[in-house]
Formats: sequence, C-alpha cells, structure tokens
Amino acid sequence: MFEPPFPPYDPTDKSGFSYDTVVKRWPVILTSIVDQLHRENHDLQLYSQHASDPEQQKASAAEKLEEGKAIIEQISKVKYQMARDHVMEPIPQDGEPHVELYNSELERLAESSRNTWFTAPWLYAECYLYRFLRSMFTQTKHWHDYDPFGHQKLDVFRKSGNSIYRIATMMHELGKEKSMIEANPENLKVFFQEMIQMCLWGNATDLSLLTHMSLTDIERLQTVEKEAQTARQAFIMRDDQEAAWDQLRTSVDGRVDFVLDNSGFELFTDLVFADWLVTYTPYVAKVVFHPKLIPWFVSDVTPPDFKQTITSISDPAFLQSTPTPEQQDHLNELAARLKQHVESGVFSMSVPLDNPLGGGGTGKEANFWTTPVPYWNMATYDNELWQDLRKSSLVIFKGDLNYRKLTGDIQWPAWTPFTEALGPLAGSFPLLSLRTNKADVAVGLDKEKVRETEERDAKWRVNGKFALISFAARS
Ligand SMILES: O=P(O)(O)OC[C@H]1O[C@](O)(CO)[C@@H](O)[C@@H]1O
Repeated sequence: MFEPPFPPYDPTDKSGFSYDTVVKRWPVILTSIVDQLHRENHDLQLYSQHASDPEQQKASAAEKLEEGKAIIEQISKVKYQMARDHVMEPIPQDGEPHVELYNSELERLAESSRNTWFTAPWLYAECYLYRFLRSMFTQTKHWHDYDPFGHQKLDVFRKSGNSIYRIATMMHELGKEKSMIEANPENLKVFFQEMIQMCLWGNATDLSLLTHMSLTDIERLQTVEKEAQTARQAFIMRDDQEAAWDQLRTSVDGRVDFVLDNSGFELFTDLVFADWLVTYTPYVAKVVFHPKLIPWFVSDVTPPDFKQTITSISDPAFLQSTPTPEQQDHLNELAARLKQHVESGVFSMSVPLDNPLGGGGTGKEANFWTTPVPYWNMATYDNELWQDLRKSSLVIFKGDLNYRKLTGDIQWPAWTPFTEALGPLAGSFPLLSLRTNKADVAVGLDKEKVRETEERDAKWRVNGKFALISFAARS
C-alpha cells in the first residue's frame, strides 16, 4: 500500500474546510433527508387511511410508513452523535459491498483514537457517511430502491433549462460547420478546449455544496457564453488541456472513459462532450460512463439517474423554461443523437443501464467508486477495473471528490507535482481531471502562482470559483 509523506485533511484543524463541513454542511444534508422522508411519510399516512383503497395496499403503505419512521430515527441519531463527536459505529452487515472494508478501517482508526466524526480523515468519514446512510435504506423492505436525494437532483435539473437549450443550440450551430471543423486538427483542438470548459464549469452545479439554490444562482453557475467562459479562464490554476489533446490524438477509434460526478446539468455537459468526441474526432469511437451504485455525495450519478437524464431531455414538458420552437428543435435533435449513441452502444455505462440501486448482485464494475480508498490503491483493491481502464485512450475524472481521491485528500504542498500526488496510479492510463475547487487539497501548482492567488482570494481552494485541469500521461 502506498504511504504518502503527509497526513490527510481532517476536521481537527478548525480553520480547514472539513471542519466547516462536519459542523454545518453534513447536518444540513441529513436534515434535508429527514424533511424529504417526512413528506413521503405524510403521503403514506394519508394513503393508508384512505377507505376506498385495497386493504392489502393500505397495509403495505402502513408498513412502509413504519420503516420510514425508523429511518428518520436512525438519521436523527447520527446527527446527534456527529454533533457530539461520538465514535462512528460499524456499518451493519447489510448484504451490500464494502462493509468489511469500512469497518476494518474504523478499527484501524480506533487504534489511534481517530474513529470519531471530528477526528477521522475527512475523506474516509464522508464516504462512510453516505455508505452508512445507504445501509439504513437497504435493510428495509420498502425503501430498498429509494434515493433520498432523487427529488433534489431532478428539481435542480429541471431548473437548468435555459443553459441546456443554449448548449443544444451551440451543438446545432456546430453541426453546420462540421466539415470545416474536421478539416483541420487545429480547429478540433480549439473545440476540444471549449468542451472541456463547458464540462469543467458544469461541475459548479453541485448539490452537496449548494443545498438551496435559486433559479438565478443555477443559471449564473451554468453560463456557457464565450464571455463568461473567458472571464473564468483567469480562475484556472493549472491547465493541461493541450497535453490531454496531444495524448488523445495518438489514438484511432479509441475509447474515452468518464468517471462521473454529478447528475443533472453536469451529466448533460459530460454527454455533450462525449457526443462531440465521437461525432467530430477520428480518435474516439466509444465512450464508457462510470456511475455510482448508491446515492452518493448527494448529487452523484447513479444508473437510474443516467437513464432518467436521457429520457428527461427528450421530454419537452420536463424542463422548467419556455424555449423558442427552434431551441426545442435543437434539443430534440441532440437528445435523439444521445439516445442513439446509447442504443447503438457507442455510449455505455460500466454497468448495465437498468442496474438497480445497490447493484442487486450485479454491477461490480462500479463498486470501487463507493469505497473510501484513494485511487493510488486501485490496482490492489480492484485490479479488474484498473486493467480495464488501462485500455482507455483517456480517462476523464470529473469533479472535486474524484480529485480528492486521486490525490488521497492529503495535505500535499500545493507545488507537489500532480504525478507525485497520484502515487502508484501515475502512468497507469492517460488521465485528465476536471475539477472546480471545493476542498483544501490542491497540487501541481507553481509556488508563485499559489502566493498570488492566496492574496487575490484566500478561499481559492474551497469556494468553487477556481478550477484545476490536470493531466497525467501513460508511462
Ligand atoms: O461534486 P463534487 O465536485 O465531487 O464535489 C463534492 C463536494 O463534496 C465535498 O466532498 C464536501 O462535502 C467537497 O469536496 C465537494 O464540495
């Protein structure tokens, strides 16, 4: 196992972002699940009392209601224990993966008295939290397939209409220039960089950070116009787009992998980028998307989300905005193309499209992503996945959590080379990480640039306004 030379971030440092998370953000996230469950329970209560419905269904609703109440109690207990820095309990044997892995790490942390909410490494504790939540649902009869963040994900996606229509129109306009774009690799490179920008800033719409967003907030974050993008260039701390492009150009009919992050708008931008890669470049013939099998960090893509995204954009009534007839045509055109890519297998997921939450005994290809394991140990923990990714022409890691796992969420000096922070994963496959900064860890930067940025905005590591585009080649 790789041992980094510095410790991981944890909330014992009260000035760090992880302390803030445990104190403020996790309680908000837990409360939002409880509120959602109360709403569901209210409906179940009404239903179970409705005289004209079949007795058997009413009994089932009453049973579900009781289970719902029990989950609320368990979540409230976690919230209570978290606030008081209690020991984190072992995850029960719930029949889903990684129980041993999480629990043995808890035991190891106990040896150094770091098995409480405020002392455990932040990366471990946060992964544990979502796995522990999953365990509460998976052990029930009626809530097994329930995603407690499902409503939130859909709601924010619905509000992303204006940006989605703009991107659809952009893709339509691009279609008119297809032969001109294809004629010159320099043109392709420019568009590759544009796509990266769109995909990068799509990562700003993250529900685990922005739990209560207005329509205006969402639209501001999702702006795709040239001007907004140019303004954001100044906030890119490291920019390896050229190197990624040079790498991609060495493949013919290759495969690109997206290790996905958030559902909704961000996933839409990933799909658009993937569509561009297979439609416009000779380098990519296939794209594989890697989802999570359980509800994860609020808004991460699960297989049901992936399916739902494709169907939602094909449904003119879904998005909360009023497009012009042309805009609707452009989106229909794009949605049909994405659907076609999925049907023909040009786009696929690493697990079957209708994989249920939790995997239902299948989907082992996605299991690794919901462990707390830093990616430098991928070859040891999931050799099959590692071998599979080695076949890829480019693996794109989306978002902040993937970046934290790539670098182990370690307190590296920010000028540590990216490849050094990747540990033994470096060189395994060509890897591009696109991340808007929402956690303290940052590497691969120039010392002077770090000093300047620190002066410009002391919160550059965590406020989501800055971004890192980092590339590591295959060795
Ligand atoms: O969706 P992303 O970009 O992976 O971000 C996940 C977020 O959750 C966190 O892990 C904190 O809860 C942050 O690192 C980040 O803000």
